[in-house]
Amino acid sequence: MEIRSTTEKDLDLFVDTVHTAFGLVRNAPDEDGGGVLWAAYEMDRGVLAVAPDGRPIGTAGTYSFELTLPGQVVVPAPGVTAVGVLPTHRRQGVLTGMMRKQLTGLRERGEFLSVLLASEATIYGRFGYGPATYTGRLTVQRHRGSFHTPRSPRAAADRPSGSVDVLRRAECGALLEQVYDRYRRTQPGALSRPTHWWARGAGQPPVSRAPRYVAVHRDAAGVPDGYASYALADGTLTVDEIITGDDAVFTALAQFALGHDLVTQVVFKHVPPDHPLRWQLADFRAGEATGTTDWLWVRLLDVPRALTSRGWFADGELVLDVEDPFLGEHGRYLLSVRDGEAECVPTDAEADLSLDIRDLGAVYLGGTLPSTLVRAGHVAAHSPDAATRADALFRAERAPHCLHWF
Ligand SMILES: CC(=O)SCCNC(=O)CCNC(=O)[C@H](O)C(C)(C)COP(=O)(O)OP(=O)(O)OC[C@H]1O[C@@H](n2cnc3c(N)ncnc32)[C@H](O)[C@@H]1OP(=O)(O)O
Repeated sequence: MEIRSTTEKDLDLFVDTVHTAFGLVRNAPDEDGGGVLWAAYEMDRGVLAVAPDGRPIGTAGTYSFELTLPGQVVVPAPGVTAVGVLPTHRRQGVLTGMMRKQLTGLRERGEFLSVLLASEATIYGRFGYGPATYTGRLTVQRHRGSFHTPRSPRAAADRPSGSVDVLRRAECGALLEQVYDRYRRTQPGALSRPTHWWARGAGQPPVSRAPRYVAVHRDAAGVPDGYASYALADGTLTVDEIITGDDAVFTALAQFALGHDLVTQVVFKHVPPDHPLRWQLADFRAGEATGTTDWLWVRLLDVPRALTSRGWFADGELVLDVEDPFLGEHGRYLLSVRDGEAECVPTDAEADLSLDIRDLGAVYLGGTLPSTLVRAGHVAAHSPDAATRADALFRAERAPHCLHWF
């Protein structure tokens, strides 16, 4: 088997192989909607596995995204996608070979992390990825969905004095992209959505051109500062996403969704598990959280660079002993944080925590507590307070969340 990089010339072969691996029938490029997603593939960043007889048997791609780290630090983040091996060639190490080629290639390009969405949670841990953001569905019974008056006078005063307009998805032009771009720079765990994705409609609503209504929130000066994309069918109003960096604007858009007549329930498809919305309802049980699941997985490729790149919210020191079995590496690092900035240097000092690179990926964005992984038996804490100190150190300004689908 040969594993090689792809070029533009491989697009057809690559797309055919991905479709066969996923058991999908490929749309013709000129069919309505067909070809939109694969037109966004970056063929200079793909990997193709080829059998000795010359037939392609496996694929893996990479998009060029940006990821927002804790502290609103925006960094390049290769987004791994289109991973597939033909059903006839599985469990023979094809994916393992492609992952090795891809991860070493990313390192050579100077990347210090990569991200993906996993089709199955059992696949990527062995390659050093850990689940770093979580998402879930919140279903609110509309007739029980009234909001409590905020008990904090400050929150009451912060209520936005803006307005909501309803547009059709097709009328939104660049508005959604602009609002999304402002939001994702403030939200740890968020990914960029490249302009050509919006232009092509590559992705899930509202990036796609699927018919949708969009409630656009504007501030008192008329500047759009949030939107909710939604569809209504059979008495259920389904909100694809609410995008805003402002909690009060989120509340206004959620209230707008819950204010619809002829609707029995509102499904918020994609909210972080700790979202305040449930706490805002007068009846906590009017909202039912279901489908909580991992979303963005993170793989660190350069531990010191990764740790010194993110923002930090507590001072402290930790010695981390990190095993990377897939790349056959081991390092022990002293992480010292002062005033939001970290230093991370090799050390021989005794470790506070011993952990696998996948577990460091899981805690990196602040969405998984180190102590959870200690209690799960995956991370070893070598002193009584090591896990508590690690929890305090790795915390982000808010739970990381990623809404992008790729
Ligand atoms: C980011 C994305 O694109 S996610 C999409 C992933 N793709 C899919 O789900 C499409 C359908 N599935 C496939 O194409 C293939 O089954 C793949 C890509 C998941 C795995 O490819 P393979 O070539 O079979 O993997 P490979 O042989 O290298 O397996 C390596 C190890 O992972 C294990 N493994 C591979 N896939 C799975 C799985 N789905 N569930 C559990 N374990 C798995 C293997 O058992 C093997 O374990 P071992 O080292 O202990 O023997």
